[in-house]
Amino acid sequence: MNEAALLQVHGLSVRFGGITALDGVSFSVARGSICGIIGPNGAGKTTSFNCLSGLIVPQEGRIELDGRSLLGCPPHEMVARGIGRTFQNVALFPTLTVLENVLVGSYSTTRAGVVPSILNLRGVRTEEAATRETAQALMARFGLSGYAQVRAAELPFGVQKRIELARAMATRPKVLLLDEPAAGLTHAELETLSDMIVRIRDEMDTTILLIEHNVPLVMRLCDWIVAMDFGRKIAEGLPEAVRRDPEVIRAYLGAEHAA
Ligand SMILES: Nc1ncnc2c1ncn2[C@@H]1O[C@H](COP(=O)(O)OP(=O)(O)OP(=O)(O)O)[C@@H](O)[C@H]1O
Repeated sequence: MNEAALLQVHGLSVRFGGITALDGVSFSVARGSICGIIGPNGAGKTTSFNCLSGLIVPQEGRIELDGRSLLGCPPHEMVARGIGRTFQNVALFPTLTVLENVLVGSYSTTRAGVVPSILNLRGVRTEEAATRETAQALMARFGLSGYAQVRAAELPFGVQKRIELARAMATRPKVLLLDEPAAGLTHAELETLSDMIVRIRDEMDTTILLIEHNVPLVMRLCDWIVAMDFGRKIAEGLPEAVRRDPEVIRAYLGAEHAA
């Protein structure tokens, strides 16, 4: 395994009955990088993310963060170990306010947790104040301060995506997994989101792994790209090299376009 990498996946295999969703997939994500996973529908991208966030336990393979095995950890333990995540279709608590949604992320890292904080028990109040301060700072960073008391469901999709980002960052991840961050966004929202992703990496000391169908965006944003098809890694490397890779061209455009 690669000693310089923050996150390492080795020989990951997942089968659903007769379907092989992942077939011995290995890749590394360098600390401080933005790494993209691309591939056609059904390539195994989401299944990889589900393994990395503890939603699926692979039948074979290893996952290591900072040299520690994460295999078999349930989702809350993955978060505690430093894996944050956003979802393809935005998974907020629709009836909670923006502040409350971000606080849910923060509580996952406090010693007291959500129930004692809600009950306002003695001894958790100092931690509670610090948690609220962090949530407010995150809302400011992601342009959400003006919406603090607005219910998440009432806000446009582009704003909801930013709330999800703020909530994921409230868990203080070492690695942030972004599942199709650009999906459903307008051109202007996309520009804002791209800037935010770069700033998360540069200013918040967080490594980013993203799945994205918007290939021009991936090429622009990522330092390293892993390309998948039919549950296998078909290429990895610098964006320019992956863009020109015959296997990648074949997977996206069909055999007649490959050199
Ligand atoms: N829970 C499941 N049960 C059965 N098959 C599944 C399950 N989850 C995924 N699959 C199958 O595993 C394969 C990989 O799916 P996956 O969702 O990981 O692909 P993907 O690259 O994320 O695709 P997309 O870009 O469409 O989201 C597909 O053939 C899919 O149908």
